[in-house]
Amino acid sequence: MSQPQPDPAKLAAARAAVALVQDGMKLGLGTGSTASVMVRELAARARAEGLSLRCAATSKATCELAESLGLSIESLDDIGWLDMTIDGADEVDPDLHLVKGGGGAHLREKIVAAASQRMVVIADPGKVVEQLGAFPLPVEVVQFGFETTRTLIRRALADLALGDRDVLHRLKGSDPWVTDEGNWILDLHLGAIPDPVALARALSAIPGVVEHGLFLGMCHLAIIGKPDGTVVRLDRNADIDADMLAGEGD
Ligand SMILES: O=C[C@H](O)[C@H](O)[C@H](O)COP(=O)(O)O
Repeated sequence: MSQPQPDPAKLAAARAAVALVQDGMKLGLGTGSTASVMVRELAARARAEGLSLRCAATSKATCELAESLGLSIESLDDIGWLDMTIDGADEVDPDLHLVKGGGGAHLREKIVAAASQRMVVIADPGKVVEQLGAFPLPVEVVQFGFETTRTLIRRALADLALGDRDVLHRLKGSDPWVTDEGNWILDLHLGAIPDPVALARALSAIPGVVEHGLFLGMCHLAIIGKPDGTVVRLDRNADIDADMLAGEGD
């Protein structure tokens, strides 16, 4: 069955990232709609050029897609240190801090990114923000003591003057949404995250929290695809063009 045409902005970003791949590389493959476009581009290039690649996937979905396209997926531990991970994001700020996990894959994504020499993020202009937090922050939590963990998260938010925000249990239909690691997700509707470092520290200190979707200091390069097929490369602390900001560049 033929695939629908990918979004041109996502395709442009994906192609620019895949152009960074060299024969023999060990790669981390991200998750989500943008990462899926990248996996298709990568598979096509690997096939056309006979590239020898070793890949680790950040989700079962990415693993299945990559294998269906002929890419060979190995466990992260079998490959070891990766040269580069290419992944999407839900938000990218001027420091290249990220919110990730809209698809619930941020735990494996963070482990894979941490095992990579470089993390390259690919996104469309709608993901570029001045301040993180408009996108609900995903927090993966263990099922045991779920309500206790939610209460502790609410207390931590109140301590950071982020009280009275919705902390919603992510559902699939009427059932809890279950991650690849068998955990549940809380989505924190914060509106704005004035101090991502303080929030990350507070969330990580809560016992039932497995991992939150703040990726701080992990992304080395963001490639923002534009609808006209061009890309903008953002390094840390680069001035972000006003047109790039969420809602204005779509
Ligand atoms: O859990 C999902 C991942 O963090 C995705 O990379 C992120 O949600 C962006 O996904 P998309 O490219 O579909 O917007």
